[in-house]
Amino acid sequence: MTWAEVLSNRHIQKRFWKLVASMCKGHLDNVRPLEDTRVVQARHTNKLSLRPNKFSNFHLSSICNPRFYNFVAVKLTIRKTANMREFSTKDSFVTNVQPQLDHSGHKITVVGVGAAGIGSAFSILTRSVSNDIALVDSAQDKLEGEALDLQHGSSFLHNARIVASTDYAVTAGSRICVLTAGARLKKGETRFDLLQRNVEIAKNIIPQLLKYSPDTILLIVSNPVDILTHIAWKISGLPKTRVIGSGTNLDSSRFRFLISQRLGIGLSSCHGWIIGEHGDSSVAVWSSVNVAGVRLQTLNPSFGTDGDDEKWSELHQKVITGAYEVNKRKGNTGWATGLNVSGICEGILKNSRNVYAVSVLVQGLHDIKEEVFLSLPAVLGENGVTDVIIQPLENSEKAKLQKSAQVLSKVMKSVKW
Ligand SMILES: NC(=O)C1=CN([C@@H]2O[C@H](COP(=O)(O)OP(=O)(O)OC[C@H]3O[C@@H](n4cnc5c(N)ncnc54)[C@H](O)[C@@H]3O)[C@@H](O)[C@H]2O)C=CC1
Ligand SMILES: CC(=O)C(=O)O
Repeated sequence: MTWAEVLSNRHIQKRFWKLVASMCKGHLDNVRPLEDTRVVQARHTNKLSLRPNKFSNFHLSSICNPRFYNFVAVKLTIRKTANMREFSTKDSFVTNVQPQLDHSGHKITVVGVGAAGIGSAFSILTRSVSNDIALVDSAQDKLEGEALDLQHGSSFLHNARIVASTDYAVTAGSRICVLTAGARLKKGETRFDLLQRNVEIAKNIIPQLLKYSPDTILLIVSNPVDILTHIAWKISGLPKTRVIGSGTNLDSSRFRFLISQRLGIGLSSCHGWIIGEHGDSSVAVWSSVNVAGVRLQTLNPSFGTDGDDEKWSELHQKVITGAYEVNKRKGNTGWATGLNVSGICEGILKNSRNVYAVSVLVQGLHDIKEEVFLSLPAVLGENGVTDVIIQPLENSEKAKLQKSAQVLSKVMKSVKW
């Protein structure tokens, strides 16, 4: 078929120029066939492609597939105009039909790519909590290394989008911002020893996060987590329901693990809660420890007390020292922390309304008078904390919880912020 025959056929003409016009829209002011246009190829496709030629003009190859004719390919030259962008391989097969959105709607920022932060990012990605992650750290090389390492593995994930920068602009549009930046526990230190250093860091980071994600939910992990959550709430001006500390959710996991080990029953069937401070004054709610609704305390009235021959109370002691023991051996608790963070994020992003032991403002609950953040079981949804569960605590448990609140209130009063 000659070029003249091709162009004289109205069916082909209509289809061809429609394709040319849609492809060249906004880029070309003149599209015309050259005299020497000829059949170049026959393929089973009707895709259009633009390719630069050596004369910096652009050749348009089109394969028309009219119903009543053989496959015909034509080639023509298009004059380049001033506003024409450079054509790339991408342009030869991708046709943009509207601007892309930058935000996925489930973006999570993790600030701090130390053990806790990168453990969180890894867990969020591998558990498919979100595939849209922004990482920030002040240590540029470490940040770039961690980001590249994750990006290189992302073909094993589900279309992960991992961005990283020391510039907080990269965090824009985050549904959740996780704060794990700061000093970590060294041998012999308690979480309170990190206080003033981490307060300074949080003061610097939180306004930058809010600048780019004003409606975000802040999930504080850096220690001492209850105090930093309180400070984050004050600095951010966010509603109390949108500032959450990871709290004793990890302690509760440690507790359940230990109960499960001791009973030889699967962890997800062993229920137990640690509430109060994420630290030395935490409270084990022995009265509600149960398996299949069987409260262990009804079988052993001294369960969890100092007078218990079976010494179940040692489990709580192991929870308190758990982080110190792991830190002593490997310097961080990154995996457990990461799994904990991803679980909490999942509850929020998926609007699960599951219950987590997280640090929330508890003034007025369980007769706590002080304005403090500490952990109670709380229902999480996509707008943050929706409900707090008031467990029917025994008097001794309630007294310990109130003591924990006093400890935190005293520390809070000592903070310079
Ligand atoms: N609440 C919890 O359950 C847990 C809390 N943590 C706490 O999380 C924090 C981090 O712990 P790790 O990751 O083990 O420590 P790490 O030392 O491995 O990482 C800390 C990261 O923060 C970065 N950083 C420091 N200042 C920064 C700033 N101004 N801006 C941005 N990035 C900054 C550092 O460059 C480093 O990459 C500690 O405070 C630790 O105690 C850790 C595990 C569990
Ligand atoms: C470090 C810390 O707070 C934890 O692993 O519990």
